[in-house]
Amino acid sequence: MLVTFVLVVTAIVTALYAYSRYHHNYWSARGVPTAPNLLPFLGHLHTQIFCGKKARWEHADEAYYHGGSRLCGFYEQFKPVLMIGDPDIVKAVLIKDFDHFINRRETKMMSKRDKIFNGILTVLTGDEWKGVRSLLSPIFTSGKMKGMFRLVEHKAEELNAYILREMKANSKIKIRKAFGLYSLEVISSCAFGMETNTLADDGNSIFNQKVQAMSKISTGRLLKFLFFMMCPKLCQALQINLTVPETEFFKEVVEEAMRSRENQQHKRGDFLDLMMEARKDHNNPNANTNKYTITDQVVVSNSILFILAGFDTTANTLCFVAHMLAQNPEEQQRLRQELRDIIKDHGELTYQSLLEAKFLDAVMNETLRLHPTAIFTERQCTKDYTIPGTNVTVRAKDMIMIPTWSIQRDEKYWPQPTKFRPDRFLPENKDQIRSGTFLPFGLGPRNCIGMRFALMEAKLALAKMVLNFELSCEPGKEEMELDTSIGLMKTTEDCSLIFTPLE
Ligand code: HEM
Repeated sequence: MLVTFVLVVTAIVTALYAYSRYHHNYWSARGVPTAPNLLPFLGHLHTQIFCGKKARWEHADEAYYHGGSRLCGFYEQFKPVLMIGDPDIVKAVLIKDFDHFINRRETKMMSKRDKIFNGILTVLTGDEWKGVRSLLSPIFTSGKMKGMFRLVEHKAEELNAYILREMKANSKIKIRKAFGLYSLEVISSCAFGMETNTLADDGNSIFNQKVQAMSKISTGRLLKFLFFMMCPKLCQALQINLTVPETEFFKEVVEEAMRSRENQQHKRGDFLDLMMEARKDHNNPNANTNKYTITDQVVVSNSILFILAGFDTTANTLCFVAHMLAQNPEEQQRLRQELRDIIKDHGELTYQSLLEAKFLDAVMNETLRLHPTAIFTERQCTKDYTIPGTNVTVRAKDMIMIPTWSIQRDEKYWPQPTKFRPDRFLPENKDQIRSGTFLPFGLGPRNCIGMRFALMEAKLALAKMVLNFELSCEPGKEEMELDTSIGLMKTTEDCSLIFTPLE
């Protein structure tokens, strides 16, 4: 009896192992090296989700160099994922042959509770994505950003006032908290038209609490997401949803704001106004050439998306840039001087002068090179595609992963890659940057739609801060500590800098 049992178990384990080996042969059969740390059944999921002692970007970096920084194969359980590190191939996938790679990972859910989640731009696919993106793009033009400049500037001034208040107790400021509150206040004002007073009430607003809860990646949510990645069909059959209860709160906020603005003459010029205007245009049959229209549902979904996509990313980028300047006092002084000169010439900071501040732009870019909050960019292949210059064909549904962090720190493209050297982004040096190697906002038609807004928001806060304070590191804490858990690249919660007011 026991012998039979052992034999049956052994046969089952052997068969399962052979099944796993067969599927994990996909890349080697195509001559592509397989990334290290492959596990039977799981593939490389553990290196992306439960990363252990190493950060996700360190696991990715290992694979990047393992593949000779060109191609390297991963498996999410049995799903093939191809890492592409070569800048020419990156450009082919993201720009030239975009029609093969229009989608990101499939995350559309079947549950009715995920209706809002399913309508956000990041999740949409194919023609529906194209239609909604083309409706939303005009909201982010340079002209529209200029219209929002004073709204954002006002919040940057409130950030300075917050820092001054905090300094009364301690000159050591917790920057993640400060920039998180700022970025939330900006996005709630610009997306929902809501004055949350988050900075004034030290983050106690209900709005802040709901956003924190909505963007928190708890173990429960992580497991749900993992389950979704491993068994999407089963999740759909079981109607498992990814929507968090806080979504309902934001839905009501947007719907209420829309109702109250319906007949208002005065316009704030924020995202909600702009989306409502676009909705009106698309209700006019004479103006409508796009078969996708901006419905109330699109407005609600994408207002919530702007919070999700724009809150942590901008706050984290501000933490990184403030830290870089605190570590590099000469660069900080150069930036201060450039800003003082602008104010001498123009009398104040304007949208145009902020755009033209070359060193400010270089400082932001160099920070985004060293610390891209999104360490990968992903695409899903929609029709079979042969990678240019190789015999490797990826099939429809295979995933492509572009290792932004590794490419932006590769010595081949960036001399002294770990050094903070803003000069490399000055106009006179820009032609030395190889195209396809700088991707903090992605690249091509599906890049970050909020890039202009994010840069305006971050540059304004930084400019006001550097004009008013000297930023320095706490002695012994010159190195920035990074949070290596799942999600975006960020500093640890208690990351602080010393602020000294300038005369
Ligand atoms: C420093 C701040 C930010 C960074 C570093 C950042 C980065 C990114 C990256 C890397 C992507 C993926 C691009 C790709 O796949 O090629 C993305 C997409 C996106 N971002 Fe941002 N982002 C930032 C701020 C914002 C803000 C403020 C908003 C909105 C107001 C926003 C809205 C979006 C949206 C909607 C997408 C999806 C675009 C689509 O699928 O068509 N982002 N972002």
